[in-house]
Amino acid sequence: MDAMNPNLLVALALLVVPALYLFVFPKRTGNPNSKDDKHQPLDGGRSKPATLRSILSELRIFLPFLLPKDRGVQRKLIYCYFLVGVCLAIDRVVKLISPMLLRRIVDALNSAEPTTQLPWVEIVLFVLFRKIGTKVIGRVSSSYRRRALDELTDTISMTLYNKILDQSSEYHESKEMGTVWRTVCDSGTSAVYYFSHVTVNQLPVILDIALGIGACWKIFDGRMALAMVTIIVLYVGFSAAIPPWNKEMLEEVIRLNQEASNIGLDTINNWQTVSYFNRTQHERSRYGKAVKASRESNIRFMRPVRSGDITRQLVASIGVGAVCLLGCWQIQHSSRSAGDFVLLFQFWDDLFTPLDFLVNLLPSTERYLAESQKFIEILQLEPKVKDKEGAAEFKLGNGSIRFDNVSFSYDGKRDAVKNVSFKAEGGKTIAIVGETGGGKSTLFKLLCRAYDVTGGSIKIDGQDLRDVTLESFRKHVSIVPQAIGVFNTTILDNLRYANLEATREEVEDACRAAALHKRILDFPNGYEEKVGEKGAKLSGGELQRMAIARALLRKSQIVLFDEATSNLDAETESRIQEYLRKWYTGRTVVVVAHRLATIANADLIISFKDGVIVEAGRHDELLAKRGYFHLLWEKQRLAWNPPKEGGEGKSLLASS
Ligand SMILES: Nc1ncnc2c1ncn2[C@@H]1O[C@H](COP(=O)(O)OP(=O)(O)OP(=O)(O)O)[C@@H](O)[C@H]1O
Repeated sequence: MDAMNPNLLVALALLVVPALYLFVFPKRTGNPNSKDDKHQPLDGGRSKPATLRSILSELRIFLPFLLPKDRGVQRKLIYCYFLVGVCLAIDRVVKLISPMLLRRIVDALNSAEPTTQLPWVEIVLFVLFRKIGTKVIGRVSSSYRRRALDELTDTISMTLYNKILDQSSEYHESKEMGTVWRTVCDSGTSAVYYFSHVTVNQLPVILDIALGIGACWKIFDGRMALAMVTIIVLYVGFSAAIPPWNKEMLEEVIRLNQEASNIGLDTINNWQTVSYFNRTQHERSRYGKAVKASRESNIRFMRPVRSGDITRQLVASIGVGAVCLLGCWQIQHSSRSAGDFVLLFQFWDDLFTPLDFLVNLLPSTERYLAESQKFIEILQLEPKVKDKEGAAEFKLGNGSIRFDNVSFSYDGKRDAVKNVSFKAEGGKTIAIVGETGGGKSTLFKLLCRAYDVTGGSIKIDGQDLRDVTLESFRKHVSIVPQAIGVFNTTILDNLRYANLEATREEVEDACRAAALHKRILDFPNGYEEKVGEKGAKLSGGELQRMAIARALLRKSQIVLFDEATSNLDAETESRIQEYLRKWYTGRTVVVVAHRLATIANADLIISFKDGVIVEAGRHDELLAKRGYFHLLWEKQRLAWNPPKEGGEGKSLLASS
């Protein structure tokens, strides 16, 4: 060892490590599971590694969150960032000084002249710096980091919440919102935590490396610094040569994991259907299979990742060995002390652990970005129906409606509504009738601008719905949908949702008019009774009456009833209809009805079939025409009063 030249050692390190790489750990090309993996990607398994540029461009989306517009939050965050920055700077100094103190302690103990004097000062300073200093600084830094993270996650949650609320019907009708919300919250929060970890714990390592190498250069010499740089370069080079995360496999892991949790959530949400059809076993096995597929894909994905880790650890150990050997050689052949070796080892140890994280930075960031994809997608969402620039406030008149050649398609292929034109004066009642699936509810959705027309225009009081702000228009419209949505709160809160200022008396009056008041009083807690999830404690008819009461409370000029009384018995229905007829006076009411008897008094009846208007007129006019409406009317009449054997109804039913 004595005769060993330091350059020889460096050269040895340079040779041994690549040799090990070439012969002991043959480089993998492509997917390690290529033989039996049916999910092998088309590019041969080797996914394109993310470049720094591509990652930075995706990360840009997080930037606005770092300093949100809210001044108060901004101030708090700047304060936290500043303190975390100060802690990081102090930590760097502590990391630089403590190995030097350790060297002095070792040298004092290892002195050639025997002494009983303990290096108290160095020991106390070392403990203060290395243990107490690092721990205290670590705690302070992490508490301010935590505060900043809490602010950031709050801002992110609010942004996502607003984004989802702002989306139009097309988005909400096509997504499983429960799953979207859960995935978004999880991935958004974990992404913020990950990126803060990178900023606070990983990026400062670059400074640590520079300081460590500089210190070793000063204490040892340029050869030691060169050896360290060489080993770090080799280590980083090796790490870069190890195939990165296989992007396709990673996407599959995420997809299968989401699929499994979607199945679980969907089953639990539809527990009643599962139970009615006695499908518990079927669901258990479906969920079990999905969980297994998710786990297996994760194992497939992690296999090459783990073997890459082992290779890197081996390279790191060889590097530490080479530097230690070089250090020992230099100490033996110079006036340097044993303390210098301890210092060297300490620096090296401090460098290598975080360096390991650092080389993983790009692939692991790529993984987080892939996991945060849903979250990123939502941040980039734009609602399909939104206010156009310079949209005016809607000015309510008497609520006249005009459809001009309106067409609409949900999917861009099939028209749900085609070239519909009609005019209705304000304050009138318009009924829309027709066969199921004919486009009646679609007309409703267009009327309240849940969707924008794909052709033609809808004008209310002479204003094109696309030219006015949604907010100003919708406050004049109430909708009684086919399926009412309720919150899992009290009956009172659900009713007041339509009009937050409504007094208790007004709520009770609306319920009396909707024939619901007595029924509510029958509940143990009356109006304070919780309705259960999706209104589980209320019957279909009670839910419908609640929707009617809500519309009454809202007191809008334009009211849309979509099959509002279809679940009620004839007596209750006629009681409510009687009240509603008076209430309709002066309001523009659009009613979709299957039971034609309920719309006999409408000012205008529009018969709808396959998305087009077949006939329009008053009840008696349409009956006199003996066309489509007459056919529907007769079918219903006969269904209620079946004909005697061989009667006239037979031919009518047959003609349908
Ligand atoms: N969100 C949607 N996405 C795609 N297609 C849709 C959507 N909603 C309705 N449709 C389709 O549009 C057509 C018209 O549906 P719509 O609900 O307007 O009919 P309807 O006359 O109200 O029927 P019903 O009387 O049964 O309620 C149907 O073919 C339906 O499948």
